[in-house]
Amino acid sequence: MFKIQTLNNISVNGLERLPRDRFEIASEMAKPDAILVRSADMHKLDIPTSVKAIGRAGAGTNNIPIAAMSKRGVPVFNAPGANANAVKELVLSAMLLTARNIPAALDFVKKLDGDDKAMHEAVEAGKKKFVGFELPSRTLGVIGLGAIGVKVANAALELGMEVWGYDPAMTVQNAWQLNSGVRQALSVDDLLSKSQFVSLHVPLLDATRGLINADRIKLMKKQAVVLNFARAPIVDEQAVIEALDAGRMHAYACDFPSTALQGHPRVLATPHLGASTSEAEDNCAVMVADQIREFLELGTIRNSVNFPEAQLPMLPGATRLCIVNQNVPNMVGQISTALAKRGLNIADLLNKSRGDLAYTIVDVDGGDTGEAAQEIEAIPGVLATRVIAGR
Ligand SMILES: NC(=O)c1ccc[n+]([C@@H]2O[C@H](COP(=O)([O-])OP(=O)(O)OC[C@H]3O[C@@H](n4cnc5c(N)ncnc54)[C@H](O)[C@@H]3O)[C@@H](O)[C@H]2O)c1
Ligand SMILES: O=C(O)CC[C@@H](O)C(=O)O
Repeated sequence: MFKIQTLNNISVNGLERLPRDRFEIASEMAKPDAILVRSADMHKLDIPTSVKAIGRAGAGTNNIPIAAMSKRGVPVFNAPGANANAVKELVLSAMLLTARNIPAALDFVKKLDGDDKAMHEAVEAGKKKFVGFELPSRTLGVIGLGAIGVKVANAALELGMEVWGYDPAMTVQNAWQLNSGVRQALSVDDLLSKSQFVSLHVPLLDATRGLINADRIKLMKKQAVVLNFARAPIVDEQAVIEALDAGRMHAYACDFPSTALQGHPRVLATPHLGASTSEAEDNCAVMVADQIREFLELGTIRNSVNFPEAQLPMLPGATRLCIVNQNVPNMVGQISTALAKRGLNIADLLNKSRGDLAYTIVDVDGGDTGEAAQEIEAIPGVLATRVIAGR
């Protein structure tokens, strides 16, 4: 029986992928084998040594101590693309709402009083304050052309906008999805100088913290709108507030309310709603629950942010050893020697690496692998070892 601890509400459709005869699931438990999480901050959490995997039911993993988990040989999984459509739709709404000054207009309507005649007169006299603009021929710059950025860029083209994108590390898979009408900016600064709307779809990293700052806002077209549905610290809030107050920026739309932004008439802030649709919650939970189940039961690695992909069909009757080690020479040699010394035959083997980590799956014909696994675990550079009994 595997024990799965949930740190946030995870969609029932996802949890159902973990059959209760093989998986115990609870929000509080001792010695969990795996943790399922959404946005809970795990950096200050004492993560038990029993944890063999962490599944993030979402895209961003900045709430998880990935480097520390890598040192422990623990894979962290996420759900790439599973909530991308939900975020795209929220970004499109924010673009339309800010272009038409809807937040301020709604506020104006809420404050109307008097009888119908008085209201009608106030509406007709007041509406000139909310004259907006249309999207066709306006320019959108998308920073980060991953699962979300590509969808936002393609949808904006469909709305008739001119779209520029910037991503120095775009994957081939995402490049295949991007409409060829999206133009390539040469740098963040190049993109900003062309854009009236700027939408951010990068992860929070040292390199992206404060990506939009006072100097960069000056490069943007006058009356620009910044859309931040990625992470709060990617934008320097104070710089944005100053630009809004100076009438340099038209609006700031973001998914991350803060005391500094609170109540600002040109800020549209949603309460971290990007992934909050039933479809996205289901997609993320199902994807990550499947990945955690396959890892615990078979050692398979799919969509990990710190481990290489590793999929090896398990041979009937074989015993499987899964070994995480530092990516240094002679590890596979030492592993096979430990098995050979005990007369254990390797029926199949997969060895993959990513950065400083390597992961090996070895299927051994029958036999008792207990002693060999102990010897492997003691090899310098081995970070974690697991034995999965054959079926
Ligand atoms: N508001 C929400 O609820 C919500 C929901 C989903 C994702 N997000 C955030 O959005 C981010 C992006 O999500 P995604 O699913 O598109 O991720 P993704 O991994 O598919 O795409 C991220 C892209 O950013 C690019 N990138 C990285 N650093 C860059 C830089 N300095 N300049 C330009 N591009 C850079 C990468 O090459 C990648 O293509 C997540 O990391 C998360 O923080 C927020
Ligand atoms: O789980 C959520 O609601 C937010 C998820 C989102 O921030 C993500 O990075 O996928």
